[in-house]
Amino acid sequence: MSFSTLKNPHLSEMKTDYLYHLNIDVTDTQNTSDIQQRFGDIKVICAGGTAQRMRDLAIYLQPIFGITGKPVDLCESGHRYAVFKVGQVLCVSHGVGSSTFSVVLHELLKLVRYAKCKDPVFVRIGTCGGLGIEPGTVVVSKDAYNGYLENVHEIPILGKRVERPASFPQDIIDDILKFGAQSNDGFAIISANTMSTDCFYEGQGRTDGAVCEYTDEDKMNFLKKAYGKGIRNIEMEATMFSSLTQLAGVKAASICVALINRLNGDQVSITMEQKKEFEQRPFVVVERYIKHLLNK
Ligand SMILES: O=P(O)(O)O[C@H]1O[C@H](CO)[C@@H](O)[C@H]1O
Ligand SMILES: O=c1cc[nH]c(=O)[nH]1
Repeated sequence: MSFSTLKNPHLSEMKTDYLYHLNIDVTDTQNTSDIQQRFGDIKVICAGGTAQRMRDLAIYLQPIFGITGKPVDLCESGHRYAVFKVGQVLCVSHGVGSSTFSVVLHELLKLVRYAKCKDPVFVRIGTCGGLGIEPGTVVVSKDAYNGYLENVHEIPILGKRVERPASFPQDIIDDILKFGAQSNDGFAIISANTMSTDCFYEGQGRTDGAVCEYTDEDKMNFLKKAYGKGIRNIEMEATMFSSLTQLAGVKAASICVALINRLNGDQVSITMEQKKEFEQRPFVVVERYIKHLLNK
């Protein structure tokens, strides 16, 4: 695969490239054999908010590859994101929101190109607020809506508002539901639209932030409008994630577990044990999906 697939003509003119936030130096963009050796076998890149969750996921996936031991953070020296390689899977933390995720996503997209990975799939493994669904439900995102309830990713570029399509490929959604879910899992898994916001509080219509200038009624009207657009979960990355991966020509999916039902309240008040159990649910789904990909 060449860099032309990345839709950035400037890259082919760069002799070296420093993936700053990962602290990975590409010393010769024409000869990336060292990067290929380290990362060329990667088939799936899992990304999620916290380093701890991504470490737990790496440990959870180890048996697929017959690996044991403590996962090593390959990018610890970058002091930003945690990156664990387990067999053909990379587990990467991305922080809270599209701005932190987009930084590491740009660098990961370049990394898989330099490494000449074959058809890598990017999967976000996250948490979310649910909309009219039971807490603990796992949502595989379809169309991603921004905080204006528009099915686009809006981003200022060179002083202009740029809008990009924000949907996840249906074939990957179908495969995740077909191979990742089992009827005896003890939790529901659905495919639905997702709203992504840049703010956890006002952006998601909460009334429990430090500032709030609307009424409970305004909030409920907004949430119901979102529900009417087929939105069943709210998080903070899906619009950016779906649009950037689509533009970069790679397949992607978002699998998130709902921590609360936002039609019933704003505070995430589940216990840490419950949260840990919920966070494992997307692990169960993605592990089976990864096995399916590896057996293809
Ligand atoms: O659980 P993670 O992956 O961090 O994702 C969700 O949780 C964060 C907010 O608490 C946001 O990043 C949101 O998208
Ligand atoms: O309500 C929620 C819960 C988790 N993550 C979010 O972005 N919103």
